[in-house]
Amino acid sequence: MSHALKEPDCDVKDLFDTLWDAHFGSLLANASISSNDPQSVVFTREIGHFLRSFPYREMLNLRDDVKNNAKAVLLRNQGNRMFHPLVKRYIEALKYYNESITFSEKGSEERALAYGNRSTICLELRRYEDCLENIRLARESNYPERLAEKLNNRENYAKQALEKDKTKKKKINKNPARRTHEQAERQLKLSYSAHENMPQVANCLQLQRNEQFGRHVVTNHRLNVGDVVMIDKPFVTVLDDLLRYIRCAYCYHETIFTLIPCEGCTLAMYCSEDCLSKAHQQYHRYECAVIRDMWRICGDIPVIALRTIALAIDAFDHDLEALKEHIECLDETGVNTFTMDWKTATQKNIYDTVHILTTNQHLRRRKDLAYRIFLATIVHQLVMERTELGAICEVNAETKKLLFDLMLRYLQISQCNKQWLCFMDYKLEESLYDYDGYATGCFPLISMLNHSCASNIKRITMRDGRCAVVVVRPIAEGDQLFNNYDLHHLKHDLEERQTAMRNLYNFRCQCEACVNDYPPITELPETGIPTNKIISGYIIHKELESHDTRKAMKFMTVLGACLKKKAQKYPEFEVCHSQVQFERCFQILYSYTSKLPKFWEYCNP
Ligand SMILES: C[S@@+](CC[C@H](N)C(=O)[O-])C[C@H]1O[C@@H](n2cnc3c(N)ncnc32)[C@H](O)[C@@H]1O
Repeated sequence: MSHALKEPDCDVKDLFDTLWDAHFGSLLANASISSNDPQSVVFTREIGHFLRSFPYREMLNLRDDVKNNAKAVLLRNQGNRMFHPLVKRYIEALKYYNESITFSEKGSEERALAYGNRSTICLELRRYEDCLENIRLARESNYPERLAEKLNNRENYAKQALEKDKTKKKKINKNPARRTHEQAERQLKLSYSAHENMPQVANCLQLQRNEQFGRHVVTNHRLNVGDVVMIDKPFVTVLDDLLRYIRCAYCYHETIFTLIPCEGCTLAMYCSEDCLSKAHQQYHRYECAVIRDMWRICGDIPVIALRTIALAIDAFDHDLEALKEHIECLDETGVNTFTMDWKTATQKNIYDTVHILTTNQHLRRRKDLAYRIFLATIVHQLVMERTELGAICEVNAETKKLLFDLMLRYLQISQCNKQWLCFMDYKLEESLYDYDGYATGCFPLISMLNHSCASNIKRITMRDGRCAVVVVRPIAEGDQLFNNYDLHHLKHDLEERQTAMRNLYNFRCQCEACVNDYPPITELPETGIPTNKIISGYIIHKELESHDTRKAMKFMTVLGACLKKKAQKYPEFEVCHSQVQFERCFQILYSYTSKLPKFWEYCNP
């Protein structure tokens, strides 16, 4: 996404690396570590001490996020350029208008004009109800009297068009319930009976633990390609920053035409007052003043970490003392995601299952741990300075320490456990729909799955944001289910995968693809045997590009059968290729597909 006013890059990792070479490396090497003063405590003390007199705020360009009408005007003008009849890039224009709305002050003419311009685009794209909503918002924000006639004319036009539209729709759509019904039919369900205590997990799955894998999930009977064995709901998620002016920051619906802004920051937009108020109540009140800086300096990891803290505070009715007591008394070894009764679980119980996810702190190298502490110190300080948590902690040093400890812990948990939530987005460069992330987050149950570069399951994000675990390679009785941490041998080479697993997840990958050095898909030799006697894999690939759900349904069966029959031949080209297409069928059928490309009928992409 292009932004009119791009901010300078100021990466906290770059700053840390410079400081490590110049300062921390030798300082922390010489620091004395003891059983009373373990490494993390000593590093926290030394880094905290150093940062007290170091101008990191200036170096990272940290600053309050404030509304700015002048910037709102510049952004609106950028939108107008996209709206020009010779350009007609209306979706781009909408993004600029939305950004303009977030920067404008409440009740300002700048905001009213951006809403007014958004109503014009809605008219062009035949979104008459949205047009009227924008007109209402523009008036509510003191739309200037001198332009009122324009708005009135637009309103009359939209009302008449809406009436005509309704009559037309009544004639054409005799059975409006049919489409909704078809979609409802297309819901993923578990392929086996569920555990008594876990309605979202097939009862053949068990949680085990060993030296090599830590906690991991195995099956007590053979699983077939296409089986759905887990449907998990995330505890915490954050909207991808690139979609902040396209989707609601709370429910994530693609509501580009009618987003309304948070009045505290220039980043969060919502589809309704209801979502705005729920987000604010549950977590945004603790992140609003810092979220823009966090995204700028470090991406999603600190945002997920702070939101986890906020949701924990919310689970304890915003009583920090109660949260502190709970954590102090919590027997972490007693929390087991697989034995907990999910039917009666409260938010507090679910929070516990996230709190005990792996941090890998003991496996981190000195520099890595020092970096996490450096980041936690900066984010914690910002939260203390800018949010209501600062005032609470001022009178209670122990709560302040608790928040630092949680920040450090969740920064590490987010790193090792975060997963993408995905949708089908249209890629102009490739002229086809492809799977892309709209949010990241942590799942209590899916986090129990380990990685393989030749994984045997695929996570499919459902339209409601839950994730289904679908078997894509047969799994024998007693074998482990392996997820893929976005580094598959079909796309990434051995060196790249090994480095990423070591640096991001702190383990040496010894999966079959790494041990046997499986090649990427582009280098796999074709054997010439078609996936199916009648339809070759290549034709299926081409057909699925149409994104037609009926075709996806048909090919899913064909490909599933092929994958079952030829599993032993993995990683031959036909099998790998069929697996990719099989996964694509699920994505087409069960994940959300962006609605924005359908407007290209009226404008340029
Ligand atoms: C999402 S967690 C998976 C569950 C984890 N084993 C646990 O005990 O909580 C990710 C972490 O599990 C470990 N892990 C994942 N895949 C692994 C593998 N193939 N071999 C060894 N450890 C692995 C790494 O420590 C990684 O950071």
